[in-house]
Amino acid sequence: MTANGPQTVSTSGSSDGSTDVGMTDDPPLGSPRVDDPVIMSRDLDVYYGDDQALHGIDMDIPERQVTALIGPSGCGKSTFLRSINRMNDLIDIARVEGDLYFRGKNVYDEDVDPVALRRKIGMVFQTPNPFPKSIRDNVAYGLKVQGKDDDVDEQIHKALERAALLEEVEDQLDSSGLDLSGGQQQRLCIARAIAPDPEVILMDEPASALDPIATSKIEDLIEDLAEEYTVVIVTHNMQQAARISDKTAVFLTGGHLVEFDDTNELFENPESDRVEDYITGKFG
Ligand SMILES: Nc1ncnc2c1ncn2[C@@H]1O[C@H](COP(=O)(O)OP(=O)(O)OP(=O)(O)O)[C@@H](O)[C@H]1O
Repeated sequence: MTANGPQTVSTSGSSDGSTDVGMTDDPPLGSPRVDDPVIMSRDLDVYYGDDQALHGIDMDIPERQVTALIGPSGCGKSTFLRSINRMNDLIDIARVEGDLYFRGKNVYDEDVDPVALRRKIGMVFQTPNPFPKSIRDNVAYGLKVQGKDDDVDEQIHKALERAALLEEVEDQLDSSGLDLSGGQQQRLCIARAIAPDPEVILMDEPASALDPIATSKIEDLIEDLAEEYTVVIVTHNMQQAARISDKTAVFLTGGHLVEFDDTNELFENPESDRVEDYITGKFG
């Protein structure tokens, strides 16, 4: 695949701050054509020791849209999400085979620095996990790590505003992030993830620990963020996927991607009986 695959580009960006794009690959058979895939997986397998968690995943993830990954527990949604920014590298027994392209560069090539990759592809987790630091320092963290500490205050304000949190915390930037409500903490984590200006935000069930009102705020925020970023979200909540995503991927037990389509099409007219059974609640 690599020989005929997309052209090599730097994941840490070119000198003007942009990333070059060399996407020439065809979409997998049976998948809808995506005009601007920012992430493409091809025949991606993931193993934990001898156990195979994902089987031959082909997916084109479009730029500046929300792609939802749904499916029953243990079907590999989080594993796929983590393979996009190589978070699976942190699991000793995890092994990846196949290709995962970000803007045309295979992120598993030897010359890719996973830390640089994660600057471009940020992540928000299920349980809000602010650092035990001030709100200001939480958001500044990624900027400082990257040495982007010019106009830090301005960047902090921008990120908090972008995460729909600024109005609520403007007067308490030096208070601990841990003193915020769960929903606010999750928006703080989103502000922390977007402050270094990534291109893609991965979210692993970002609202599952939140009450309905906080969940609704996060959902609105995700839709807004997709105007600027590519968002990939794992959710157990099919209504949430239907509400906020443009594309939906359904994984089923055993780690197979069974269907990937425009969300409206997939929910209204699923191709496979198994997907129909899943989304109508017959199992899962
Ligand atoms: N760190 C790990 N070590 C060993 N096996 C793992 C690890 N993480 C996941 N697995 C296994 O890989 C498979 C897929 O798990 P994964 O967490 O990706 O599924 P999921 O669809 O996200 O599940 P859930 O919806 O319950 O979070 C499961 O069989 C799981 O037990």
